[in-house]
Amino acid sequence: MEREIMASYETKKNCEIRVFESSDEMATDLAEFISQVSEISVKERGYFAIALSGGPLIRHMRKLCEAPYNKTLDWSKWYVFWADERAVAKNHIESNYKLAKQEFLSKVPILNGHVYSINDTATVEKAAADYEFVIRQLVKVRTVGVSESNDCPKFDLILLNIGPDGHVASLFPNHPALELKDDWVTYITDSPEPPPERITFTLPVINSASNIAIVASEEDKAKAVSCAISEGPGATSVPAGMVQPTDGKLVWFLDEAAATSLEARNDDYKHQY
Ligand SMILES: O=C1O[C@H](COP(=O)(O)O)[C@@H](O)[C@H](O)[C@H]1O
Repeated sequence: MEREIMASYETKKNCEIRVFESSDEMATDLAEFISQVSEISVKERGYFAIALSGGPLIRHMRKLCEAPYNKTLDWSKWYVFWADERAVAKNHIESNYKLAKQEFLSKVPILNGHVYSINDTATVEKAAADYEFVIRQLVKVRTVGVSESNDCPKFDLILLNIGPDGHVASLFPNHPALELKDDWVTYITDSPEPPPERITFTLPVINSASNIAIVASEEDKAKAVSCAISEGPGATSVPAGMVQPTDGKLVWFLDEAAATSLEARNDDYKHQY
């Protein structure tokens, strides 16, 4: 598959940044990346455990629904999870599941029984606890891998967006959920973006993944991207900057607009948090 990466460089350990001239080229490379991780995981473990987010990410995954991937990927080995979900009904316009179902899951032959959506009928507290329980069972049978360093689940791939405020999944700047060390899945009731109630993977789970991709297009993400990638003190208050795989790889997929502030100093920006 031909790839048109404008620039690709490594910053922190195990972190690669790929910048593309357009979001279309970014989507092409993202599909190839996901396909490669899927093939390697199936070959090495027999399964591919992938966690999705909502937002623009699903649109950026669109090329997986096209040739050659729709025919060549071993979809029967895919196990799909969510890095975060909004506490709304599955048919609600704000549901991350609904978006993924409409734009991705309904277009590829992933088995219904391999799609682990978050309970939309329980309270957020119970839904988070139930989701963690389900993941614990799947870790026991190794459908989801396990991290050797901390016993966390080791997803083969976690796909994240970055919000304009630097949030990833439903981990928002300065929120106490960022501090959680022992929980795998937690809930919040005070999201700064609607809806207020959400369920989310915690940082230890995200950072234990074998592969993490953070995908961003458009200029409204540029400052958050720059802040998260910079190694300056500002990065510590940006949730996306706290995504640092313990024993895996992080790849940023950026279009040119989202990468515009990368070279700029971001000392001023950190004061916005
Ligand atoms: O609320 C959410 O939003 C983010 C994406 O933020 P956006 O500002 O790029 O729309 C998404 O990653 C997350 O899964 C979703 O719940």
